[in-house]
This record gives sequence, C-alpha cells and structure tokens, in this order.
Amino acid sequence: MKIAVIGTGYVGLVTGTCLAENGNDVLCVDIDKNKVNQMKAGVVPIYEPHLDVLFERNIEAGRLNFTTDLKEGLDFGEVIFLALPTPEDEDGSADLKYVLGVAKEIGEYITSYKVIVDKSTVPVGTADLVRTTIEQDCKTEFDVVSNPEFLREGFAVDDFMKPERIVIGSSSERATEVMQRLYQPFVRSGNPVIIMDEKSAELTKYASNSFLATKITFMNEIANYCQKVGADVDKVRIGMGTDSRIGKRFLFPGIGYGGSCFPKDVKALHKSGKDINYDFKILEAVVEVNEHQKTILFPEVSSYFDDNLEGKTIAIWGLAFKPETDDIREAPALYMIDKLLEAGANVKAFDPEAIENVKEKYGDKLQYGKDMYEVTEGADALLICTEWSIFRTPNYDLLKSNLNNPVIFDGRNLYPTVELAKQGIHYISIGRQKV
Ligand SMILES: NC(=O)C1=CN([C@@H]2O[C@H](COP(=O)(O)OP(=O)(O)OC[C@H]3O[C@@H](n4cnc5c(N)ncnc54)[C@H](O)[C@@H]3O)[C@@H](O)[C@H]2O)C=CC1
Ligand SMILES: O=C(O)[C@H]1O[C@H](OP(=O)(O)OP(=O)(O)OC[C@H]2O[C@@H](n3ccc(=O)[nH]c3=O)[C@H](O)[C@@H]2O)[C@H](O)[C@@H](O)[C@@H]1O
Repeated sequence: MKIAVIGTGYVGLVTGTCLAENGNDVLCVDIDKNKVNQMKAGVVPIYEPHLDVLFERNIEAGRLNFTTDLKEGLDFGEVIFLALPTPEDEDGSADLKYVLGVAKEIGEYITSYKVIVDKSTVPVGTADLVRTTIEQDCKTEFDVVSNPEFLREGFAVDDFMKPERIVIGSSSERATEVMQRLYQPFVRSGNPVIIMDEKSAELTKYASNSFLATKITFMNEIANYCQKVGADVDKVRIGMGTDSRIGKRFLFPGIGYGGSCFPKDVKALHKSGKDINYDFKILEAVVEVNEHQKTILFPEVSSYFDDNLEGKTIAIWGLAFKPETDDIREAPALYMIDKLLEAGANVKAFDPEAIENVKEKYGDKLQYGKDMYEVTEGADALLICTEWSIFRTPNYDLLKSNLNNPVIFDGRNLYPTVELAKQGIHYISIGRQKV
C-alpha cells in the first residue's frame, strides 16, 4: 500500500519505518527541514532502540522516503497517517492546532479517495472535527479513522511490530477494510484488531494512559506511606503484583511519572470532562500527587547538607524521563536540576542518551560527564533519577573513592538496602527505610 505519514517524531517515524518494513511504500512528511535533511542523509533523528536497522534497510530498498512537501505526501498516499503533536494547551486541554491545521490543507489538496488516520492522541470528537475541517474545502471522497497508538518510547519498534492490540475507530466499511488489510501482517500472532466507533477509540487511548498513570500514582502514595510507617514498598509491590488481577507491571514507585504523554494526557482527559461538567476526581488527584512526588527527594538532599547546598556538587545519573530514550520531556530529573541550581549547587550530569537534549536546555549551567563515574569524581553526593541498566550494578568501591561523602539519593529504588548498608553507603530511596 502507499502510505503518507505526516509528522516524523517518536510515533510518526516508527509508524512509517515499521509499515515500510512490512512491504508498504511510505513517504514521511515533516515541516522541520533540518530533520528531513537529516533523514534523507540516512540519519535517525531520535534515539530509539532497533529503529536504525529498519530505517537503513527500508531506505536502501526504496520503500521509505522523506519530504517537507505536504502536497507531495497527500498525492502519494492512499492512507494518510497524522502523527502530529497534541501538546498541552494553557488550560490543560490538548492543543489541536497541528492536527486541524494539516486537516485544513488536506481538504484543499486531495483529489482522490483517501483514508485519513488520526494516530495522534486526541480528545473525543476530534475525528468529527477533522472530518468537518476537511469537508470545508474538499471536492472528493475521504474517510477519517481513529487509530490511537500505544507504543512506549524505548520499546517503540517492538511495540509497533508486535502490538498487543490495534484499535480502529471507524464508521466506514471501506476505510475499516483498508485498515484491516494494512495491519494484517502485524497481528499474525493472534493479537486482536479491535474495531469500534471513533469516539470510543479516542477515549480508549486516554483511558489507557490515565489508568496507567493512576496505577503508578497509587503506588507512589503507598510508597510515601511505607516510609512513614516503616514498611518496605518493594516487598508490598511484590506481594500485590503476584495477584493476577493487579499484575506486576507499572507498580514501581519513583519520583513521579514524566514523559511527553502521561502528564499531558491525564490533564487533557480531566479538562475534557470539565468542559461538559463532568468532574474526574481521580484524575485531579493523580495530577496533584504526581506533582508532589517530583518534589519529595529534594528536601532529603537539602537536609543531608543542613539545608545549605551553596557550592556543593551533586552528581546526577539519568536525565531522560525513563531509560532507553533520549526524551527529556517532563523528566523528573529536570525538576531536581532546577531545585539544585536554585539552591546554589553545582550539578554534574550523566545520561547514556539524553545529554544533548539537556545541553540544549541548560547549556553551560551544568557540567556533563562522558561516563557515569566521571561525574562522581569529587562530587558531594550522587542522585539517581532514571533507572538505566548500566546504573544497576555499580562499582561501589570506585563510587566511594570518587564521592566526597558516601551518599546516594535514589529516585528509582535501584539497589537493595541491605547491600548498601553492607557497603557503608548512606542511602535514601523511595518508600523504603533510610540506610
Ligand atoms: N511519544 C510517544 O511515545 C507517543 C506519542 N503519542 C501521541 O502521538 C502524537 C505525536 O507524538 P510524538 O511522535 O511524540 O511527537 P513529536 O513531537 O516527537 O513529533 C511530532 C513531529 O511532527 C512534526 N510536525 C509538526 N507540525 C507539522 C506539520 N504541520 N506538518 C508536518 N509535520 C509537522 C514535528 O516537526 C515533529 O517532527 C501525540 O499526539 C502523542 O500524544 C502516542 C503514543 C506514544
Ligand atoms: O501515549 C504515549 O505516549 C505512551 O505513554 C506511555 O509510554 P511512555 O511514556 O513511553 O513510557 P512508560 O514506560 O509508560 O513510562 C511513563 C512514565 O511512568 C514512569 N513509570 C512507569 C512505570 C512504573 O512502574 N513506574 C513509573 O514511575 C516512567 O518512569 C515514566 O516517567 C504508555 O506506556 C504507552 O502505552 C503510550 O503509548
């Protein structure tokens, strides 16, 4: 099939590349000229494991191409995927200006039947809005389908190639048939393609993300309570997670969820309820608790230094909002960096993939390390914000000789408290007793 993907971010580029990998001809369109030039030169503009191999292979095979020309993309594709940003607007709602802006142009340009697929995360009713926007200028037949994306950054290729489910919201038989044909190779393992109406599909996405954010937030509250009553959240987590109705995943407490989606999607669902006088009380609490969770570790760091961080050097391991990505959108590490700088501390930061993005934001306000131990040399404490695998089994002797004080503040509970006690390291983590 001939596919155009509009927007080549984490979702669009993975979608385009994986569709090409299954034999489709894909033209990716992006408004960002630099990005398109980079991709034309064979460079993947984001860090996403395994994407580079598929990317190169499909460019070489001539199935994956790039342009900045939207009209060229619309002429080319029978199916047009919209993988455009839907960032948080000032009032918490999803800003639809990118999606509706492109929809307007689609109406002006298309001259034959197209299936327009909304892959961006958009509020209930957006498929209708896209349809009416296109209709204003359109002289040909088209259908609008909602096809929310459930991939995770860091596992995006795997999630796209072997999805647990594909949700298609469509009221058109013709478009549904096209989408089923397109996705058939991705569900050969038997995972379902679930067909429903557009509104239900749109809400399935928000409900899924909000539920997962709620699950994490619930555990963060349990962790905070554990700390107060002397229980250990890791034990509680394992005890709970073995109940298959609860499940083991997404029960890991920390210093709050971040990323480009949970924070904005929970707020957007809450706001869309508010717009129709429905008060999502749970979601309001989730937002509030998560904001608080980001703040819980800083006072520990501060009080260790008698609330005087002026001139102290803090090493940070992990800057991305989670491991296996270079994405720092709403990363809890950024909150910690801001607070440390505000208190007059020097920050030496290391992350396996996200340093370039952090440099863009902070420039020379921070020092950056080439490896995880370099930043600990002469630092007064180590702070962990992201659970990259390489941090999991550190050389404790080297750490102790590098750090001025043997102290670790761990926002991700990487180490067994017993081990750290044995090592003689002062260790503060989340929902567990201090060592
Ligand atoms: N990042 C993720 O893991 C997931 C994101 N989503 C949703 O997918 C959507 C896209 O998210 P990301 O890929 O993370 O966004 P992104 O910000 O990484 O990428 C968006 C791309 O669209 C381009 N763009 C903006 N305006 C354009 C225009 N008029 N024409 C062509 N290109 C344009 C930008 O230059 C950028 O390359 C959002 O609605 C998000 O909520 C859904 C599932 C997972
Ligand atoms: O809509 C989206 O963008 C995507 O959002 C999330 O994916 P992602 O943001 O890439 O990452 P997650 O692995 O879900 O983690 C999100 C945040 O929650 C935190 N988290 C996750 C799991 C956990 O147990 N505890 C916890 O604090 C992570 O550290 C991270 O900050 C969802 O998992 C995807 O299904 C969805 O498609």
